[in-house]
Amino acid sequence: MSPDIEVSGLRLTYGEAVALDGVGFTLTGGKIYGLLGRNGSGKTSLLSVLGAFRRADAGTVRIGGRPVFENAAVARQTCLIREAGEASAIGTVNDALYFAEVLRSTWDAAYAERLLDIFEIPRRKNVAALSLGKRSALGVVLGLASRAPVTMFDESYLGMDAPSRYAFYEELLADFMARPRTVIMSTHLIEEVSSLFEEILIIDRGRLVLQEESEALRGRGVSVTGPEEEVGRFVAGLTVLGDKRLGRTRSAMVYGELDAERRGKARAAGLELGPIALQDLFVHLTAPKRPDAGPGEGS
Ligand SMILES: Nc1ncnc2c1ncn2[C@@H]1O[C@H](COP(=O)(O)OP(=O)(O)OP(=O)(O)O)[C@@H](O)[C@H]1O
Repeated sequence: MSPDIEVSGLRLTYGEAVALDGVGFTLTGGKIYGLLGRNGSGKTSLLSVLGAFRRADAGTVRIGGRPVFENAAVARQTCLIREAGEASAIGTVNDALYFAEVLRSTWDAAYAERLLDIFEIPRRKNVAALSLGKRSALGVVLGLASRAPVTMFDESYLGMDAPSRYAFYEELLADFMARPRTVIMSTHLIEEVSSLFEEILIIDRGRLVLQEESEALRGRGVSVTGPEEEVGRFVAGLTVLGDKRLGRTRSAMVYGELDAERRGKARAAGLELGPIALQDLFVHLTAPKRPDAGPGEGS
């Protein structure tokens, strides 16, 4: 059973800088969550508090109903893999695996070995001497093989090439299906991983602006494709996030759901409706607010 995570009123500051400002949410155990936010929005800060690496100035984090901070039994249920390089003081790759095994009752040594082969990580090499991509891949190995009930990856793919990243996503999904647990992954590579996420959280300037199932979030936007003039007429008055044009064909990305009547009108006008990229919605939901910005964003 994966424990639920309950977060309430989290506030974290670094001197004058407010990294988290009243963040609260509940995560049901046993899902893969995507944590999205622009640079400096507070993702690392949030994961650090969830993983008991940092104490918040205010608020609570409960995992399985128990506070996470200074609670070794609860903290051991979590595994936070931070950006590459943090394991560099550990010694060799074999040493890193040894410490992980000592620390975690859920550690799966055979799986770790298999993952080392997949990512072609040399076992005897010093972690500090690994390339950035290999250090990240080692982080991925440590996170996956931890089999921790709450496993968190904080942009753990830094420097990993595309084949390695896709191997990571594939392994994560396969292992998650076999052994469901709670996974939280922060990322900027939204389109690459979005199909993994069952639910998405977006934070912006230290505040949670959205928590929604991926499918529902995708439903918040629609692409409208067809002859330029028809599309122009159809989207007049709607919030258009972006456009693509090929010759006289235009594809406009519209924010907001279209009701049955509008959908009917689109079909009657020979327009094609389709999904829009999560990345575009994300950019829209976290864009710096302009004085003339449209209504209804971010909640
Ligand atoms: N050690 C620190 N000292 C001072 N300010 C910090 C420190 N760590 C983070 N901050 C500030 O806290 C805010 C949140 O930073 P955080 O690293 O959590 O964001 P992030 O979403 O993980 O960013 P990124 O995507 O760039 O990694 C930022 O304004 C950042 O400048």
